[in-house]
Amino acid sequence: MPGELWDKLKGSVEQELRIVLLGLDNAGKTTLLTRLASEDASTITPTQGFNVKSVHSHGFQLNVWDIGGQRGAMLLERCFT
Ligand SMILES: Nc1nc2c(ncn2[C@@H]2O[C@H](COP(=O)(O)OP(=O)(O)OP(=O)(O)O)[C@@H](O)[C@H]2O)c(=O)[nH]1
Ligand SMILES: [Mg+2]
Repeated sequence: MPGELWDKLKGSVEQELRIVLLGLDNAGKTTLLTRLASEDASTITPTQGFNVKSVHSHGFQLNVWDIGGQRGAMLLERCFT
């Protein structure tokens, strides 16, 4: 996310945010979260279930739920069948 957007968020939302990352499998959700945490994103495998990670970034504390696309889709399917 560009720096100006983080600046616009400051003062308009809480400093501690809860975020759920949703998207199709293989979309890049875990990569995004790993890069945000300044960790090595070269060995990421498909997320089974979900990850929760707390990241300090751009003056915010972000508590992020990273949901596995494939597993998430299976859970949704079960809800509707
Ligand atoms: N070219 C390109 N590849 C990316 C980018 N972000 C992630 N990838 C690649 O896309 C693949 C899937 O990335 P993940 O972060 O595992 O995707 P995900 O959405 O967490 O997938 P699930 O856990 O299965 O839901 C990996 O091989 C990444 O290296 C990007 O911005 N550009
Ligand atoms: Mg993932």
